[in-house]
Amino acid sequence: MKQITCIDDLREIHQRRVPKMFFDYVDRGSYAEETLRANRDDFQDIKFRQRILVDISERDLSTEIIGERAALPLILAPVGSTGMQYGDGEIHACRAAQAAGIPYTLSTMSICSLEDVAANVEQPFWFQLYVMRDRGFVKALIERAIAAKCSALVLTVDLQVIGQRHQDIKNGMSVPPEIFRLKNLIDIATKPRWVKGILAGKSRNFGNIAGHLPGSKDLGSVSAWVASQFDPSLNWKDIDWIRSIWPGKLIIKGILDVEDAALAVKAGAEALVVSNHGGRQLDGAPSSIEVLPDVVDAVGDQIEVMFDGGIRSGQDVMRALAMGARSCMIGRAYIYGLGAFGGPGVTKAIDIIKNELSTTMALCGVNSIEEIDDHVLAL
Ligand SMILES: Cc1cc2nc3c(=O)[nH]c(=O)nc-3n(C[C@H](O)[C@H](O)[C@H](O)COP(=O)(O)O)c2cc1C
Ligand SMILES: CCCCCCC(=O)C(=O)O
Repeated sequence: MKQITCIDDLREIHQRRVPKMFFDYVDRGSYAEETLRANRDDFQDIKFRQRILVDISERDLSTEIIGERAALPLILAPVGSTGMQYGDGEIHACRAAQAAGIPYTLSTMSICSLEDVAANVEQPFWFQLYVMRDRGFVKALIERAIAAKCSALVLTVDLQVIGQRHQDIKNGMSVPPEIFRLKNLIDIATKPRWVKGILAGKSRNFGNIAGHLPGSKDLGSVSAWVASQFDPSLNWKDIDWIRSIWPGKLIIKGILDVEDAALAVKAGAEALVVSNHGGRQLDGAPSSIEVLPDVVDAVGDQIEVMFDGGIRSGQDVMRALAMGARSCMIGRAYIYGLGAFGGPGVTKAIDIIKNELSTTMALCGVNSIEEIDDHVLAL
């Protein structure tokens, strides 16, 4: 892996090794992909102040994330179907995160179930919740997360309906995926390493939501399935209901608006994630980094502000921290590593970002995460 020096290198190998329908599912965004592009482009407008002759020999990248020590201000974001990128992908990703000393978030839409992951990793992980129409099922899902000793619940609030991803429709990325379509079969036949990995994995279907999936003869579009299963009536009052079942830390993911940020504070969440779902939902929404400073100004110290969207480097993490985030989630950056090399690829992605962050801190004359604020920016 010596030749792999940046996240883009991992992306390139992921693209070569994983069938197109699954690579595109990760890589692409909704509709015209304006927000997907803005997430990346807007980072590039944020410039650093280079500082010199500061003793930066003792840099410490560790920090606290919702009251727990973490080796880095980084979290692996929930990513549905991770186990289709690489066999047992969720277990490999969770192990890599724990070895690196950072939290891992398991999606409701994971391939490996809560129980599978819990049985195969050493430490607690976070669980991301989608609220489905069947509230009895949602209650049971939260109870399973409690039984699996999950240490935080990440409630995703920006996907009551799904933003259309044109490429997924063209590729037959339905629920379940149309792998037996001729074009997909031919593509899969050229990816033997991927097939071997998937066949070696424990699960090949969404492990948390058995009983809520269509039969294999009943292929539906992702949007039709989401419309049939996800609860469009979800609203702020439901937070109390979730709180009545979940006793632990609650993180609200998918905030882009200052009024919603204030409501998340009122709802008593421990943290919120400024996120536009990686440009996969409301196309035309601002980039996450554009709205971050306003959200931070609006909530002050009343709630911990996390950030995601477009992070592909340690420089991007530094920019988000400088604009007020306390920690950052990464989605595609670690999935590219997973698709390319399995668990070691996730470790590589984390290491790349860590080393870039460390060097960026040094060149900005900063020794600790707590020191990072807008003084490192050339405003
Ligand atoms: C393939 C894929 C699947 C995702 N699935 C979920 C999910 O199941 N739940 C969720 O809350 N967010 C999901 N997200 C959004 C991520 O958690 C995160 O917000 C986003 O990836 C951040 O943008 P980035 O990929 O540019 O880092 C998904 C993102 C991707 C790329
Ligand atoms: C295959 C069903 C996808 C549900 C949503 C998963 C997600 O959050 C995303 O793709 O983004």
